Amino acid sequence: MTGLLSVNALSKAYSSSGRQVAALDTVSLTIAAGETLGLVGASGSGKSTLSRVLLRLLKPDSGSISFEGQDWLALRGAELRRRRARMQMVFQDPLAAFNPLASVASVLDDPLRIHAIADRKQRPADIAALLERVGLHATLAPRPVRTLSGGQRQRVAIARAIATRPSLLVLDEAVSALDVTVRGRILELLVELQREHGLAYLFISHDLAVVRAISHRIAVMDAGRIVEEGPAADVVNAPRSDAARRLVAAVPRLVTEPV
Ligand SMILES: Nc1ncnc2c1ncn2[C@@H]1O[C@H](COP(=O)(O)OP(=O)(O)OP(=O)(O)O)[C@@H](O)[C@H]1O
Repeated sequence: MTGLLSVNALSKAYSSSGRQVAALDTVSLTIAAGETLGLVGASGSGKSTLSRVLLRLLKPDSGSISFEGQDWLALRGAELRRRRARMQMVFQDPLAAFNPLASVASVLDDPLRIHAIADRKQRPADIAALLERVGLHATLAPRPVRTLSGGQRQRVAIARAIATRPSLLVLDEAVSALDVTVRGRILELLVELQREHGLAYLFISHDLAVVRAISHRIAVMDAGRIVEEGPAADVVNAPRSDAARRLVAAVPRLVTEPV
């Protein structure tokens, strides 16, 4: 595995009613090609701020990001738009991320058109192939997104994210709103896509059990800092930081046996 993403000493403070909140405090991490880094932390620990900075939706106060060998924070204009195809995002609530009245086909058509992946004639076939790839029937294409189930919507969101042939997906609480069975199937789909396309994931969640199921390594965030990082099994079985111990304790199935 080679280095894909390298985040170095990223800091970001918000000022809120005259007070400074350090949402990110010298955060550093790396992700190799084809690897899943789980990022876990309690509410307010800074996970979403980190994902928004990575996606270039929010400017950090300091620090640097190297992605695919480029100074990611220095990219501007057309070059940034072009390179953005390679790092895509999947949010918790796909309805908030795209127009709920839009059809499945138009949600998938946008990235293919904007990033000039396929011409107008080719796009319906590409859309059908994307739907099939995420386990949805092509007959769903004309349906408004809001008429789909939560699991189907999240599959559409994943199809949209992979449409631009990215090397990294940032998944922010991407399965948190789904029931347990649907969640398991979406995790299986993500693992399959990773195997097939060598995708890397930054998998962000407050739920350590879910993160454990999919991650090669886990980083633990607390109050804007990465307080622990290591192979997934080590972080879950032998947590070293208070924050990781609290998260493990919140997952009784992982640490206790039935009596
Ligand atoms: N726009 C903002 N203005 C002021 N403070 C903010 C803003 N966004 C986030 N914060 C604060 O920054 C800190 C980190 O928030 P962030 O949303 O990144 O955490 P999180 O780990 O993603 O939490 P959650 O899991 O609840 O989404 C929190 O203290 C939060 O209150």
